[in-house]
Amino acid sequence: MQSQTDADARRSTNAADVDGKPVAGYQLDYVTSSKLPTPWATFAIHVFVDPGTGKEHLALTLGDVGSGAPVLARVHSECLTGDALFSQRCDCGAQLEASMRAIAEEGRGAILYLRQEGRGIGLVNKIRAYNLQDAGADTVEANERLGFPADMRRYDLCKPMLDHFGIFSLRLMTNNPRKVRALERLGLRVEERLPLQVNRNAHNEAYLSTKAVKLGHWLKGGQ
Ligand SMILES: Nc1nc2c(ncn2[C@@H]2O[C@H](COP(=O)(O)OP(=O)(O)OP(=O)(O)O)[C@@H](O)[C@H]2O)c(=O)[nH]1
Repeated sequence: MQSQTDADARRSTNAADVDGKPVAGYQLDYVTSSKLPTPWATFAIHVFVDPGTGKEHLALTLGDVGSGAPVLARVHSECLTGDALFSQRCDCGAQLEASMRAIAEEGRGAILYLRQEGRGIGLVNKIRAYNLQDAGADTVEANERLGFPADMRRYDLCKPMLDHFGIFSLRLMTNNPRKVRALERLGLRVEERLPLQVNRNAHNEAYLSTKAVKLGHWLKGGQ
């Protein structure tokens, strides 16, 4: 029997803007904000809810992000294992920390924390994918063996979040060309793309190489 997570993930394949094409009027409801002290700076944390799925998405901001000047920004997809549990299988936690540090140093910036765990397949399926990777599959093959595309994320939900803050121009910290294209298709200006290569290690070496070769990520020494 399929779990709820499988059903949700497959449903969102159909609805998903897989190539980052804007879907008119993606709606997210802004709910509330508070201070979020961190080791690097006291950010403001903001919560948005997708009325269609009930999913909560978060944003962190620092400084006056709505002033018009390009905003140092990170669009980060949820990775519970990397962001919260210190997993070395990926570079996610280190990227999140590096981007928070960079924004703190600059005194101004924004992080969109999108709840698209496992490149959109959800936590249960990501662990299933890890199980297949333990047995030799790469990160793309593992998704495909589970019946999912390599990457099911959508980025059109960034638009209502960025509109809320009055942000239309970004200096984006990413190695993912698809993310840059998706944001540009939404009418956002990516003034600069800043590489975010951190924490390459023995555990994530093969994963990062696969991202470079099969998913087209800009990663030095990626092959
Ligand atoms: N399915 C699957 N998802 C993974 C795996 N490793 C990490 N992830 C997920 O991949 C996503 C990574 O998100 P981002 O940090 O935005 O990464 P990205 O697309 O590599 O782009 P940049 O980090 O901006 O270069 C998160 O949703 C993680 O949960 C894996 O082996 N399989």
